[in-house]
Amino acid sequence: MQAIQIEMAELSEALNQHNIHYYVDDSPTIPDAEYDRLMQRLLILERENPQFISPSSPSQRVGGLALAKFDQITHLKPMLSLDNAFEQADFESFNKRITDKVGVVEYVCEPKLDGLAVSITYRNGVLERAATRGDGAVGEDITENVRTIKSIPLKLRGEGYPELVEVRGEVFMPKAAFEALNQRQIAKGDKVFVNPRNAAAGSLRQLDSKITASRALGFYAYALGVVEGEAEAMKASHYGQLQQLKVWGLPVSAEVKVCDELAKVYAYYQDILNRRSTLEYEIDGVVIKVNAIKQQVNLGFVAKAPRWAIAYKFPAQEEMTLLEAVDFQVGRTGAITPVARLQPVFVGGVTVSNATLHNADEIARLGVKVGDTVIIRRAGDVIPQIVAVVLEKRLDYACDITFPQHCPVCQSDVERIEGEAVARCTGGLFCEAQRKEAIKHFASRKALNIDGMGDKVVEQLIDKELVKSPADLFGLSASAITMLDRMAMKSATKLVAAINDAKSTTLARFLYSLGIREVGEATAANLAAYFKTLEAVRSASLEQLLAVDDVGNIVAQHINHFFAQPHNLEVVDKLIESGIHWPSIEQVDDSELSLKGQTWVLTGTLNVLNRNDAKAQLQALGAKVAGSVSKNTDCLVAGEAAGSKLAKAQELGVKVIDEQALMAILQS
Ligand SMILES: NC(=O)c1ccc[n+]([C@@H]2O[C@H](COP(=O)([O-])OP(=O)(O)OC[C@H]3O[C@@H](n4cnc5c(N)ncnc54)[C@H](O)[C@@H]3O)[C@@H](O)[C@H]2O)c1
Ligand SMILES: [Zn+2]
Repeated sequence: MQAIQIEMAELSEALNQHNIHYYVDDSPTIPDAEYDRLMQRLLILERENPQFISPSSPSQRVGGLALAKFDQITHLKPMLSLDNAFEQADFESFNKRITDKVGVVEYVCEPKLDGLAVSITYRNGVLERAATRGDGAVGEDITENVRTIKSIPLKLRGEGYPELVEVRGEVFMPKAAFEALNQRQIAKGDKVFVNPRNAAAGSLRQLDSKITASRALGFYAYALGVVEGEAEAMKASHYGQLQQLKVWGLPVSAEVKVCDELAKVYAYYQDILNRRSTLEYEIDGVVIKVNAIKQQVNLGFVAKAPRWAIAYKFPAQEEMTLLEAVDFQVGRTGAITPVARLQPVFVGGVTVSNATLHNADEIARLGVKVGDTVIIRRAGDVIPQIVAVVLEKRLDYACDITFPQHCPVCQSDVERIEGEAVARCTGGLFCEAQRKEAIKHFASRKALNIDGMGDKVVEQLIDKELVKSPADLFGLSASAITMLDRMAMKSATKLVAAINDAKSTTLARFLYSLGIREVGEATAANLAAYFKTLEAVRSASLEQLLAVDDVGNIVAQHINHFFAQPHNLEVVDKLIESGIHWPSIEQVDDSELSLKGQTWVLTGTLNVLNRNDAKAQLQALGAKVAGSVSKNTDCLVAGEAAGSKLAKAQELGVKVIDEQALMAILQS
């Protein structure tokens, strides 16, 4: 075999394989643009070497197959494919072939809906059966599924319909329904559809029509198959046929237009391309058809497509490219987002070289590795997405994507709390990426409430590098502040005064102002009431934090991680040094406490006080209350029926008092 012949055989083999993925499994593995390139290459080789064309070449046959799990339906008239035009020159040669053969023509332009073709047979006006295109001759019986599509009439409207009519059209999934379906699939942990076409095909080709019924599918009719007892008006033009279908109650796209000059065809193409992203459904081009049926008949067919129609495709919205690396970006609230660095690729009208991978869950869902070939989708203004990995192109050296342990901006620890998708930098007060948000929050009304320190001011202070952390606010001079827009000396002086005033606050506000994740006002107030001092909150263990009202496992971890970052603590220390203060929550002047430094133990039954109250009151006097007696115990309070602890105290010579003596001490 010659090299050319081998290449042709390989291309055919690959395309046939992709046809199975696409038409049979509803799960293509390469983007359409790549499929189209392979097909174009094969077509060129076949044109140059017609002697090698195989009858089983994918260029000669409609690409589907009727699956055996469905009953089969033989179309009364074959369902064909369409020839493609990718640029204006392709359309021009199509137009020339036509006018050379039949003279001047009028075209009908229609959106090329990106769904799948179905044929619906109405007998005496009643929906009898419906089929997929299959291999063009035989399709799959999907009658029950088609009946669930609300816009398809079960009975034709009006009168004068033929005894038998095959209506051809496209079943599609509107964009909004596609997004909603994928959200539901993610929530259920089910497979996500790559694009609305696959979702439509997967939803229609179901053995259980209840599943189809649950998927919002749409339908537009665009052609007729066999018609028995044809209405006279329908013989003349394609456009007339569509109008007739509309009269019978079938939905026909409102975008269908007759264009009697080439300029109008181009204008139509451009106009609908401009509006592509605002349409409710996905389209991948414009179908241009000769309007007069007589001319259509005259032109006839080639192997798998009519000569009188062409699909003038839009630029691809899906392309494939190489994922070269993954960087991690830190957002303004500390969320760490993996960003794919791509070999630049032209898709959806722009060159794309980055795409977000969202989070670790998304990476796991895609199963993507660095070095992989991936499919990028950019539809309309939506940010580019990686929708799939082209596994057949995976290289041996593709490697797993690992999340950093430390923030790439500030080196603080990265936390990922179980059950949360997002990983975060814990250096909230210090991290450069989080600076603006941290300071805005710090100065906000419910936090330190610095009058006049609005978002705009904070942004300028940071942009001009006058401030790097909340602590720097307290070192600002009025003259420095005059460097900001619209800040004269008078307002600058006022702002400095407001900053000074803010130093006098409450522990609750201060805790809230630190911007610890999920520590809102209420939680901050609970923390303050429980721990009473900043030191106690700072050094609280997870268990101690969990004892606070309203503090669950996740919040406790956020607090713990926050105070574990030396950088955060530095800022907190500086804030306190700068003079931030608050009234003590209980007047506890340590040095004057009568029991400071002593260790007490309680045992036996107390009659007046209960054990917890006694413990709390002893602690309020500075004592530590321990659970067992040792040589370090200063005093044992022995209530009624005291046992082993009393014996131990006596043995060690520890001082022992009764409840009455305790009361005397507490009340003194
Ligand atoms: N990614 C893959 O692996 C893969 C595999 C096979 C096919 N494909 C894609 O499918 C294309 C080939 O598919 P095809 O043979 O179904 O042809 P096609 O999609 O290029 O054109 C024919 C189809 O267009 C549809 N259509 C939409 N609006 C229409 C209208 N107004 N009038 C008439 N028809 C309309 C019909 O379903 C019809 O069957 C390829 O170009 C490729 O993009 C991709
Ligand atoms: Zn950081």
